[in-house]
Amino acid sequence: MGEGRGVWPRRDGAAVELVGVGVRVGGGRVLVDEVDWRVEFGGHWVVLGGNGAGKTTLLGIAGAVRHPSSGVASVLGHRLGRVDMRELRRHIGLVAVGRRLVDEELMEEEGLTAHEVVLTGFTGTSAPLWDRYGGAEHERAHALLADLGCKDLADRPFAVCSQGERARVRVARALMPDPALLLLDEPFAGLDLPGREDLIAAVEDLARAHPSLTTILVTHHLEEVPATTTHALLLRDARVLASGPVRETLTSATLSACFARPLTLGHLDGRWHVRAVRDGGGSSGRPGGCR
Ligand SMILES: Nc1ncnc2c1ncn2[C@@H]1O[C@H](COP(=O)(O)OP(=O)(O)OP(=O)(O)O)[C@@H](O)[C@H]1O
Repeated sequence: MGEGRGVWPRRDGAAVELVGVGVRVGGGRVLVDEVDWRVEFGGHWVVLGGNGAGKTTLLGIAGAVRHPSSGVASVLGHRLGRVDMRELRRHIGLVAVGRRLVDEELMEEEGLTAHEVVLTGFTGTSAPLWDRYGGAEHERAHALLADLGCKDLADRPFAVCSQGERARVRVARALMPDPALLLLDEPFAGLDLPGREDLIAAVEDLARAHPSLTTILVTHHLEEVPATTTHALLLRDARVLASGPVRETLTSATLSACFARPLTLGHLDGRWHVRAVRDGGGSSGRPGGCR
């Protein structure tokens, strides 16, 4: 896919490589600053940080949705600014809640069905480009909905789907272009407990079934970090606070610094949990080993 267009994943480099990347907007406001980050192909990253730390902005660069204001950003081996971003995005799957990176409001206004929303993943657009979808794409969209356990939603307007249904449709949409890079921006938001656990299991299955797939997950909740996660990046005030292999990077100390309060982190059966340290130094309920 894509070779004929001259833009395809170049696996001799990194999936994402940022060197001294900054993003500034009007009034000199800094959204991310001096970010160095290398995501190898096949890595599974979680990006953590408080509200406004710059997580979505960073994902926008990794997703070839926005350019940095300074520094050098390469995605799938192609330097942003020297590549057709739309073609690059054909190899990137994006799950984004709300319309900051994908315009779901437009999809709802246009009355798209769940199947049609999944189809738009093939073109990386918020509106369907009908002449680009053949029989194979229509079939693939149905198959992905079935893989995500929601084939019955195909003809249902996306606008009336529940939060849990939408979350599944979003992941199916992101998988539509058979991406080399999958970006998940708070994919579990609004899900009930079974819905969250099922989707986490689906993400873990995906990582195991596709060893070359690279994933980057943004979440607010440590409990949502899949067991297949290999690396973590912690952001605070637009800068990288810590970055590296997940078991070394995610610690009580780094998380406490990241969220500016004393936290105790635990790890059990590959999954994480965190508690605020109460007055007196203790933390409630520590079923697993704490770090
Ligand atoms: N176009 C813009 N103009 C001005 N400020 C912006 C713009 N876009 C984002 N911001 C601000 O930049 C900061 C970083 O935004 P970003 O969405 O990357 O944070 P985040 O870490 O994803 O936050 P959250 O966890 O709340 O979603 C926020 O304070 C946001 O208000």
